[in-house]
Amino acid sequence: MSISGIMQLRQNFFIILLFFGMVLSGYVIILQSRTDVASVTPWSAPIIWEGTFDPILIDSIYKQHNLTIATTVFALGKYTRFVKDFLESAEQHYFVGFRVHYYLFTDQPESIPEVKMGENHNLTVRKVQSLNRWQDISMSRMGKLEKLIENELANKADYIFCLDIDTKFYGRWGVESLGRLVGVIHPWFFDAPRDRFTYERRPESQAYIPAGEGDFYYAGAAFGGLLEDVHQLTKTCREKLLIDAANSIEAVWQEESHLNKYFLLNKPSKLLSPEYMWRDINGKADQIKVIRFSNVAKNYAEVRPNP
Ligand SMILES: CC(=O)N[C@H]1[C@@H](OP(=O)(O)OP(=O)(O)OC[C@H]2O[C@@H](n3ccc(=O)[nH]c3=O)[C@H](O)[C@@H]2O)O[C@H](CO)[C@H](O)[C@@H]1O
Ligand SMILES: [Mn+2]
Repeated sequence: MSISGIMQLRQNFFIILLFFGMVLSGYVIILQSRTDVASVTPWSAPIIWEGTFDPILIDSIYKQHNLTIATTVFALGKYTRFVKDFLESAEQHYFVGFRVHYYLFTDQPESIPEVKMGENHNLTVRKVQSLNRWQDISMSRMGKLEKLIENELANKADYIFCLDIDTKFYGRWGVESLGRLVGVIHPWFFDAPRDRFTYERRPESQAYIPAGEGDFYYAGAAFGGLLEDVHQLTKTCREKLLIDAANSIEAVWQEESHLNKYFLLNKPSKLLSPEYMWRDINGKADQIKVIRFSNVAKNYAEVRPNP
C-alpha cells in the first residue's frame, strides 16, 4: 500500500474512533445520575449530589451570564480564628472563575488576616457590635443580612450565600448550587426519619413544626438564592425571632429552627446534599462521594463566649 493509502486509512480510523468517543461520552452525560440517593424532592426541586451534574458543561452555561455571588460570613469574638482557613480554602474551591464578593462582619476588623483573592474575588470587612451570647450572635445574622441586601446589594450581586465561618472548603462549590431559593440538607439528618428531626416542637414558638410535618432538616450554616428570595427569608426569620423574644421563648436551634419553618412553608427551589455541609468529625458515609464544605472541629467551651 502507498504512503498516502496508509495515511488515508489512519485518518479514517481516527474519525471512526472520534465518532465512537462522542457517542460514548454522550451516553455518559445523559446517563449521569444517582440511584443510591434521592436527587429530586417531592415538589420537583433538584437535590445536588456528585454525579448529578457535569461541572464543565454547567460552568460553560453560566459563564455567559456574568453573575456575581455575594457571600456573607460573621466572625465575632474568638471566631476570627476561623477566617484564614475559610477564605484560603474558599479561594481554592468556591466559584472559581466567577465573580464573588465576600462580606465579612466582625467586631475586630483589625484582626482579619490578609488573604490573597483570586481574579474577580473581593472582600469587604464590616464592623459590627460584639454581643455577649453566641445564640444572639448567630440569630442576629438574619437582621444584618436583611439590611445588607436591602441597602447595598441591589445591582451589585445576583445571588447570595450565607455561610458559617467555622468551616472549610475541601472540594468544588460552584454554579451547580445556584437557584432561586437554596437550602442545604443538614449532615446529621440526611439519613434520619422525620420524627428524629430537631425542629422546634413547642407550639408557643413561631418556629413550631408539629410531629408528622416537615420535608428535610436544613442546616442553618448555609443557605442562599436570589437576592429577593433571600431578603424575604431573612426578613421573615428576623420578624419571627423578634416575636419569640417578646414572648420569652428561644427556639431550640435558634435561627436554624426558624429557617426550617420558613423552608417548610416556602419550599426551596434547589437543595444541596450534605456534600455542601459536612462535619469534619463525622465518619464517612457511602452516599457522600465528595466533601465540598465542612464544619471544622471546635472546642465549644473554648471558642464560645457562653455555654
Ligand atoms: C451546621 C449548622 O447548621 N450549624 C448551625 C448550628 O450550630 P453551630 O455549632 O455551627 O453554631 P456556631 O457556633 O458555628 O455559630 C454560628 C455562627 O455564628 C457566628 N459566631 C458564633 C459565635 C461566636 O462567638 N462568634 C461568631 O462569630 C459564626 O459565624 C458561626 O459560624 O446552630 C446555630 C444556631 O443554633 C446555627 O444555625 C449554625 O449555623
Ligand atoms: Mn458553625
